Amino acid sequence: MSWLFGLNKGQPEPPPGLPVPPPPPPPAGSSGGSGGDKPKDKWSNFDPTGLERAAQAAKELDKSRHAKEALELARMQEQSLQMEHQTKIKEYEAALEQLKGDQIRIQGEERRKTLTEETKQHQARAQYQDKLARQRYEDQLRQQQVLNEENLRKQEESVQKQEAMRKATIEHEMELRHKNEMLRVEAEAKARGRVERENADIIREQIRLKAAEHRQTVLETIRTAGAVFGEGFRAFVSDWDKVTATVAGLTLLAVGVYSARNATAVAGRYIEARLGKPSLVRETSRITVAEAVKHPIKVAKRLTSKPQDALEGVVLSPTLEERVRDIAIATRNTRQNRGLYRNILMYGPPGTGKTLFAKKLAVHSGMDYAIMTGGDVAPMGRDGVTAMHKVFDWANTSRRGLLLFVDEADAFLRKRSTEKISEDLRATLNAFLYRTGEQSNKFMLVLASNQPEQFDWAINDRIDEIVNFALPGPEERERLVRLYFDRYVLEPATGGRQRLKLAQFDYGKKCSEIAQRTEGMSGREISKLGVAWQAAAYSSEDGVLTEAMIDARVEDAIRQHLQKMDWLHREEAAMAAAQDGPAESGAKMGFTLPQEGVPLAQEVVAPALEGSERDAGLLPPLEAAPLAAEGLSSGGSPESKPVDAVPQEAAPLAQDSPTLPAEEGAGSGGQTGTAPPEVGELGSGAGAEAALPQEGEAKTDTPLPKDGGAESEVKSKAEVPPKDGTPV
Ligand SMILES: Nc1ncnc2c1ncn2[C@@H]1O[C@H](COP(=O)(O)OP(=O)(O)OP(=O)(O)O)[C@@H](O)[C@H]1O
Repeated sequence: MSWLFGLNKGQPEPPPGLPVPPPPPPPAGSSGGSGGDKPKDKWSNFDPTGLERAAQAAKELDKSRHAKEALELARMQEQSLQMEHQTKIKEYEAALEQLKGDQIRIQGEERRKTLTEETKQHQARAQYQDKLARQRYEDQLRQQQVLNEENLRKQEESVQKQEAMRKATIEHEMELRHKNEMLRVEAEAKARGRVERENADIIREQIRLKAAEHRQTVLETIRTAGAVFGEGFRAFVSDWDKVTATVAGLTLLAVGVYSARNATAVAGRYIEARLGKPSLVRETSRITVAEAVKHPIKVAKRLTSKPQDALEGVVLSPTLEERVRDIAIATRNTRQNRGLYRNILMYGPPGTGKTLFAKKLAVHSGMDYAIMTGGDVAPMGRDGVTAMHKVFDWANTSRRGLLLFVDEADAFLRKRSTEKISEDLRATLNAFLYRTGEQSNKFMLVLASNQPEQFDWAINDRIDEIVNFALPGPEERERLVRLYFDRYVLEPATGGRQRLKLAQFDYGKKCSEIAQRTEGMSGREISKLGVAWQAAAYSSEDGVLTEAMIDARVEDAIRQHLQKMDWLHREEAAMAAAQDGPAESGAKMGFTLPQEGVPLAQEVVAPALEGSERDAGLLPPLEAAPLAAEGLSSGGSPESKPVDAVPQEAAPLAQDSPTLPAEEGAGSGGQTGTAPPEVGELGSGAGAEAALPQEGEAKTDTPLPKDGGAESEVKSKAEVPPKDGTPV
């Protein structure tokens, strides 16, 4: 009904059927201002026009036929208004409640802050009190300490006083005692002197009696012994049988002692020769008594072991492999047929497998082996001769045949004509030559050297085969790398018992790559590389060998190898400077560095020399090319083309002198195809370029290929020691 009184201006319009009352005119009092000057009572603002309009509207409503609906509508509007008011009231109440809650929370916050503040203050107070208590306690302690020190000082003073008193007392006591002692000794001495003076006569008489009695006893003893011995001797001399028996007995005793001593010495020497290892022999597979006692199982195993492949674990170039296999087979057959062994010279750079092959050769052929090193001979001085004889005596007692391997043979088998060699060494060398003059069916001589050109000519003469162990080529290097990778890395890694593990990468490819990079390295260097990989794995934290670790070791090895090569080149240069001949200095090393192009003077040397050329692929195997029959074996090889240029006259010359194989080759010299050299003049056969010096030392200026090694052979064979008187 409010719209009737003009209160709800914003309310919806009244229903359309109802007449809209005109707006009431403003009250008279209110026109022209609020009339605010006058005092207003409670009803001063009341607008009666509203009532009038209401009455008017009520009347009209009564008359209207929609009066009922209008009333209903008005009632409903009133209800919705009331509900809105209710809602607002509720909202106000909710806001009130929230305000109360906020207030409570703020109060709680305030209380907590207050509490925290109080706690802090309490703590500060407690700390301060604690600090005060500590200070108090420290003060007390300090006072206590001062008191204690004072007490201690007093105690020490009192102890010192007591000590001083005791000391004084003891000193006084000692003094008194000393005085008493002195008095007593004085009294005793006086008394003893008086007694002795009184008894002097009696004592003198006693001494005299004792001496007389002793003299009497001694005289009696001598007399009795003389009588007894005299009687015995007289009886012995007068009895001829007894004299004869005594003399015979003594003689027999002397003979027995003498012969026993000599027999013992002879037996000792015999046992030593058969069983004991000579001092010059460093290592042997022969079983000594001591070893049999010490390691019976090992010895039994060795006795029952079967011969192995001669080249097992030895990596060589195919040509060399074929050659050494031939040697191994020949040696084995020689042993089985009790034939005469052939002597072998193996030369080449260090670590190329000479010793390794020699051992394998002995094991393969079923022979015993003994390794001695040339360096041990010189220090023996004049005992060298005896030691050398001992070695050969011992070698001759071997039932299985002995392969006597002399490592670094050039150390003592050098030219006797040089002045550097001592008298003792020369005598030892002579003993060696004496014992090796004949071919033996008891022992086989295998010499190894890095500088074979230093050998005495007579040694060269005793050699039947010369084998050059060159540095491994790319393929051999790859085989070596694979062999040692397998042995030192793969086997321990797959064996599972060791700590070593291997990271994942392409092993084959890595081995090939390493083989490429390790150019110029020897077999020993490559085997050491394998050991280095293993060590790297063991020293790593997890025991895993990675590709990077392998590469690092390879880098290291290459660097070290280059360093060694650098030293070697410097040494060569120094030698060349000293000898004023660069080519010669190269030849001295026996494994001289590459020099291009010029063909080998194979024709200079004998069949014994062919070994190296064959190793280098220059000549066919020895057996395939009997020199004397074919004149010049070197002619068969493709690389030995220059031999074609050898004059045909050389062949008959070679055939003419079958007993001098070395000279045959020499005779076949004349590489340039000029005049044929005369038979027997080795010097002239040493190649056209290698004009011999007056002393008979062939000097070749011809640069030779590195791997051939023939350069050194040319030199060694061409070196005819003029003073030796060796027939050439
Ligand atoms: N051709 C190879 N095949 C396999 N292993 C090799 C070969 N050459 C060298 N080695 C390895 O190097 C090691 C040393 O080799 P070896 O003692 O035979 O050399 P060497 O030629 O006698 O050297 P040196 O002249 O210094 O005495 C061998 O034990 C082996 O592990």
